[in-house]
Amino acid sequence: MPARAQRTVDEHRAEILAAIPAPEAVTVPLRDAGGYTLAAAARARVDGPAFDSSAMDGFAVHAADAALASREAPARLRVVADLPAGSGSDPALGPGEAARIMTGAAVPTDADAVVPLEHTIGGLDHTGEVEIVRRPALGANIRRAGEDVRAGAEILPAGVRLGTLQLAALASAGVTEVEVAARPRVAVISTGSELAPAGHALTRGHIPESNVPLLAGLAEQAGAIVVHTATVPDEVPALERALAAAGSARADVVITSGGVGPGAYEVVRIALDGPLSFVTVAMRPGRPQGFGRLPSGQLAFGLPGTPVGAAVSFEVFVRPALLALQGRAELQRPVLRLPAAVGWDARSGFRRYVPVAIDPSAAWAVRPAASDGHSSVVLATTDGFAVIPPDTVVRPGDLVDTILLGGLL
Ligand SMILES: Nc1nc2c(c(=O)[nH]1)N[C@H]1C(S)=C(S)[C@@H](COP(=O)(O)OP(=O)(O)OC[C@H]3O[C@@H](n4cnc5c(N)ncnc54)[C@H](O)[C@@H]3O)O[C@H]1N2
Ligand code: MOO
Repeated sequence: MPARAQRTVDEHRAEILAAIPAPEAVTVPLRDAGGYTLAAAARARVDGPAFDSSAMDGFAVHAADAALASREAPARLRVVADLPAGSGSDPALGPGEAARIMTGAAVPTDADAVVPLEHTIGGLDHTGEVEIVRRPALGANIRRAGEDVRAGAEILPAGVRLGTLQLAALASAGVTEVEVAARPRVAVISTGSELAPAGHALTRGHIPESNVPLLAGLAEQAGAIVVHTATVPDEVPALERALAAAGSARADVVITSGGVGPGAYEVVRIALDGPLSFVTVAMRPGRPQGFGRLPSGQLAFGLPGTPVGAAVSFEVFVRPALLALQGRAELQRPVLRLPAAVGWDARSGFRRYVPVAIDPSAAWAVRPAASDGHSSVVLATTDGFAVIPPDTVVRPGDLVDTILLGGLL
């Protein structure tokens, strides 16, 4: 077997990112835009507030009419209009006149202050009069048109993911549709003659398949649409049929798991050597990696089959690529320096990515999620991956770089 190229994590990721094409922009209604990444800056369509609006339930007045008002000597004003929120009317207010007004209603053009209910007596009944017991400052309790944001102002730059808070902010700025990057279409193919997909009986030599739900779910969390999944045995024709089906499903990206090791039945490496380069990355898990472009044009990742290795490989290589395909400004998750709750020996000659549980009630201390880092069930309690430099023994209390996964937040 030819010697394989050795490279660092950063070198491999840089090669992947260099192959990522510019995102394709599409326009979608704001109500459907959750999870998409903005392809262009989103700007306010309207002033916020759109009109001078009342910040209090109370009375819109001429401030001068109540300039001497006090509890001992209230100013007495005639209530000539009633302005619930949503009212379109703009009543004229002569000297000595006030309008009852609710929070969020447009302040009459003639008024220059709103007196809150707490500083008034009466006015809610039908006497037609209200007493002001504290003098309002000029402009009091009026939120001026455009005070928060002006029409045309940038609310969010290109490259930002639209979460719920961002969608609400855009809605409040009158935005009804946004230009976003198309979601990458992803196919996930797991390989291994030992794999029994959910619902299939387990016979000797077979194990439950878990990388399809793992990688498909992670791809969706990274903003992709999963258009095809398959589990195939270690046979080249079966893999080729699955790749053809991924092509028919118009996948942009194909992610395979397994079949990249040095063994005898390494179906992905056998079938795709050439279009993909198979390399060894100085990391554990996730050492063997395949990446390239299939003859049909799709970007393809050949990830190792061990479920923890597949999860780490996705995090380190595939997720940044999927985000780059969406033009995302930030391709990395937050890396926190967190204290180790326990010591552990991470010596291996490679950078280690250790699945860790994080304890938010103990200074966010990290501990390996399981004693055996390769068992897939460690993923059940994994909150992050500690990134441990080569040949490191971690002692209790040491600060370790930890990639924070989404689950705790
Ligand atoms: N002689 C050597 N053997 C191995 C080496 C090596 O350098 N020399 N490297 C090891 C490393 S590191 C890795 S990683 C694996 C890479 O192997 P593959 O990517 O070909 O993975 P498989 O052999 O197909 O599977 C490995 C392991 O994971 C289980 N698996 C695979 N796919 C799934 C799935 N979809 N769901 C659940 N579990 C899965 C599989 O049953 C194996 O136990 O090679 C090492 N060997
Ligand atoms: O690279 Mo393998 O994923 O170390 O276990």
